[in-house]
Amino acid sequence: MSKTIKPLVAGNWKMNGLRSHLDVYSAIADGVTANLASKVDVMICGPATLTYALAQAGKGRAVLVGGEDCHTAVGGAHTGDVSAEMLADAGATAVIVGHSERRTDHGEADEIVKAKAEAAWRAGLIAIICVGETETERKSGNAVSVVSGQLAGSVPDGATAQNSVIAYEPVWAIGTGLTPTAVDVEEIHGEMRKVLSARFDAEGDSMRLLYGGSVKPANASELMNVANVDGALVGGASLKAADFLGIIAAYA
Ligand SMILES: O=C(CO)COP(=O)(O)O
Repeated sequence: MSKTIKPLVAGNWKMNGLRSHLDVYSAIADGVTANLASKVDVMICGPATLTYALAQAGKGRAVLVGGEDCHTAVGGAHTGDVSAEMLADAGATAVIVGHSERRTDHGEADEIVKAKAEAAWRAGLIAIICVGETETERKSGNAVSVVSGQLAGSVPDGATAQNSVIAYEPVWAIGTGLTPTAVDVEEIHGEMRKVLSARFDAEGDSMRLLYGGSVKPANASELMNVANVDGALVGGASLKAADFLGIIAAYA
C-alpha cells in the first residue's frame, strides 16, 4: 500500500442480494465509523435492482454505492441493459466494468470495456476497470503481458486518479479460495503502476490499484502490505458484514 493513496475497499455483490440484504449494507455502514472512513473509502457495488435502495440507505453514511456493469449508450433499444446514467440517477457514484464474469459470460472484449468506462465517466461515475489473467495464461507465464494488454485495451485515454480505479483480479482466484503469492501480486501491481504512470504521468502514479480474488479477513493484511495494492475488490466476503468489516479494518 502507498502511504499517499487513500485505499478503497469495494464489495461486489454480483447476482446476489434481495431487499432483505439491505440489512447487510446497514450493518457494514454502522461499522464504518468516521475514524475508519477518514482512513479508507468503502463501497458496495450491488445488483441494479438494489442500487436505488442501497443509495437511499446510504444517505448520510460513509459507505458509497456502485453498480456492477453498464451499457455503453445513454438509453435506447437495449432490452435488459442499464445505462451509466440510470445508475447515477439511482444514486451510484461508481460502476465496475470489464469484470471477468462479464468478459466470459457476455463475451466482452477490451474494446467494449473501454467504451463502458467512457460511458461511466460521461455519467459522472468512477469506472472500476477490471483486468486479470486466466489459469492457463498464468501457467504459461503470460500473466504480466495479458494484464498489460488488457490495461492498454480497456483503459481509455483521459483516465485520472479521480475517474478511474483499476482492479487486478486473477480469474483463477475468484471464488476459489486460491490467491496468488504476495510476490506474484507485487509483480503484477508493479507492472500495472509502471504502465499507468508511463501513460498517464502523475495521474497514473496515484490511481488506485485494487487486488481482487478470494480476499478474506485472514489474508487482507498480507495483501494490503504489498507495494502498489491500494485496496481490495471483494466478492463473497462482502456479503457478510463481519467479514467485510474485518477486511476494511486491515486497510485502515
Ligand atoms: O470477483 C471478485 C470481486 O469482483 C472476487 O470474488 P471473491 O472475493 O468471491 O473471490
